[in-house]
Amino acid sequence: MRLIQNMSTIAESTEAEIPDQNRVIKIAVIGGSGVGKTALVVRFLTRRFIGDYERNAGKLYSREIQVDGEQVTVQVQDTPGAEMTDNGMSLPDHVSCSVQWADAVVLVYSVTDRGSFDLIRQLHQLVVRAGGAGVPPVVLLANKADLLHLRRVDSQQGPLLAGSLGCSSYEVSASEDYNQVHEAFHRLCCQLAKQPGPPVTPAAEKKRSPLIPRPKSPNMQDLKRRFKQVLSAKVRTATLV
Ligand SMILES: Nc1nc2c(ncn2[C@@H]2O[C@H](COP(=O)(O)OP(=O)(O)OP(=O)(O)O)[C@@H](O)[C@H]2O)c(=O)[nH]1
Repeated sequence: MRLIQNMSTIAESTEAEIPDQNRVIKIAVIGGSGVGKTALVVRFLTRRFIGDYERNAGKLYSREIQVDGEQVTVQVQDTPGAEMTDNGMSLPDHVSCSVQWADAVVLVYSVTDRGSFDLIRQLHQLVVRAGGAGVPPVVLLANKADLLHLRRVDSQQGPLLAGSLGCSSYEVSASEDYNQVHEAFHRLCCQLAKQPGPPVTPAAEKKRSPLIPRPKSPNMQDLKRRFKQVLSAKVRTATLV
C-alpha cells in the first residue's frame, strides 16, 4: 500500500501523452545528494545545462526518442539523494519505489565527493534486491569530471567498481559535455530496446503490474518554465550591465 502511495506522488500527467504504440522504457536515476542527477537527466532529455536546480523531490520526465530506428517513449525518474549516516545509508522511500518501478538504473556519483562514490555499492545492492531473479541493466556515471581541482575519486576507480558490479561506466560532465551524457543514457535505452517482449503500451503495462502504477508525469512543462525563468534572469542582468 505504501508503495502505491509513494509512486502516485511521482505521477502527475495524463496517459494520452504516451502514444499507445510506443514501447515504454523506464529508467531510474539514483545516487548521493547533489551529485548532479537532475543536471544529467535534463542534459540527456533537453541537451541543456541550467546550473541551478530546485532541490529534488523526485520528478518523472518523459520524452519520445529514436532507438535503433524505433520510436520509443523514455521515462526517466529523477530521485532525491541518498546520504551516508552513522547508522548506514539514509534512503528516501522514493528511491526504493523508483528502483522497483524501473527497467534500468543509472547510478550516479560525483568525482568531487568521495562519500557519494562510497554509497554506490549499497545502492547497487538495493537494485539487485529489487530485481529478484533478474537484475536490471545498470550503468555507473561519474559526474562533474570538469571540476579537476576538486577531484576526490580517481578516474580508474569508476571502471574498477563497475567491473566488480558487472555494469558499464562513464565519466561525464553534465555541465561541459552533452555527448558523453547522451551516449551513456542512449546505450542503456538500446540495451533495453533489444530485450525481448512485445511493445509495452500503457494499457498493457497496467495489466502487467497492477501493484506499481506507472508514474505518469512528464515534467517538460516544468522544465520549459525553468528555462524561461533562467533566460529572463540573464536578459535582466544583461540590461543592467
Ligand atoms: N561543475 C559541475 N557542476 C555540476 C555538474 N552537474 C551538476 N552540477 C551542479 O551540482 C549541483 C547539484 O546538481 P543537481 O543536478 O541538483 O544534483 P542532484 O543530484 O539532482 O541533487 P539532489 O537531488 O538535491 O540530491 C548544481 O549546482 C549543479 O549545477 C557538472 O557536471 N559539473
